[in-house]
Amino acid sequence: QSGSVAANPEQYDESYLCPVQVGGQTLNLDFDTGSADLWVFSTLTPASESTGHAKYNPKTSGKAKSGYTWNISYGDNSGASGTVYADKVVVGGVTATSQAVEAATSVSTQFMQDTDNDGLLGLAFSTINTVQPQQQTTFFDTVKGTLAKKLFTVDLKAGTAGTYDFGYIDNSKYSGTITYVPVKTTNGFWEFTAGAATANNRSLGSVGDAIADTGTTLMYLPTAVTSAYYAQISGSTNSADAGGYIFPCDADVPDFHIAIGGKSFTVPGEYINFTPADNSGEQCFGGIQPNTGIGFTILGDVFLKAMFVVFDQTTSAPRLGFAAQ
Ligand SMILES: O=C(Nc1ccc(Cl)cn1)C(=O)N1CCCC1
Repeated sequence: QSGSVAANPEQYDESYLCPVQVGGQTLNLDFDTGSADLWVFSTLTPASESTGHAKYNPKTSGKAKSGYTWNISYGDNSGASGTVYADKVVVGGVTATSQAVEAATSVSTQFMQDTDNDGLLGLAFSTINTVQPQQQTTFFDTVKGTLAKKLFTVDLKAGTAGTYDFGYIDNSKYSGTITYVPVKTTNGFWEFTAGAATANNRSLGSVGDAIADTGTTLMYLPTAVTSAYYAQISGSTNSADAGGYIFPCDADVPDFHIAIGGKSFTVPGEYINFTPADNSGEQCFGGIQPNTGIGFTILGDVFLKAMFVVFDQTTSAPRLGFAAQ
């Protein structure tokens, strides 16, 4: 089988939500290549934490996995926890007849407040799934044996709907050729080595170990690369108050170029002029921030929305394919 689902941007492209049928109920989920749990708001989630969200009701067709629990936390210190059911999950026509559906019994305030978000669908490697006592597979791992090709592609866009495709590559969605790089799976991420970064034809240094993460909004780069980038924007400053680099919204924000697999890819400066940093709209928050405390580079949505990316498990050695949109 194969299929395609829309990825609808939230305000400021903060995250992208995709309609998914869970036990016959449609929920809008945040597809996240940086985690491996499929969890949903549910009838088990306290009403005080779930008003405004679509909820999964396991009563209709869910089979409880007795004694199974899950508990996840993300890089932004949001998180959720709960219990586990097996149920039918359909994404863009691709059907998992018995998928582990993690029903939330508790969610953090960030999830409580984003009423457009009804849960997450993890697309990292199942080795980092949090279900105990028995780890569960991601939707992709559950269905990959039934897909025409064991791969999915990500085509996020700035300010408009993109797509996640499963089982095939749509050659109309990218320009030029796809450059493939090997993936290191030991941390459970789609992890690879990126190369030189430049802006305004000046070297910013090497990016190095990086993950392709649709669940993270921004790009978190090595501190040396980040400071070299902002040195090119007059009036930029790393503001503890704002929580990162900000600059005048009318500044000239240079394009960011990154080498992957020996090819150069461009993130337009306008994607890096991310959001107003305050109510006056005078200062804007940067789409590139330092990866302090993370230990690797995260290439999140600001990067991905300039790219067409193939998450490929067609062979025993997973790989990532990158092309310009
Ligand atoms: O928080 C995340 N990433 C993240 C955020 C900040 C920093 Cl420094 C690093 N990573 C993330 O992937 N998610 C997924 C769903 C909700 C948030």
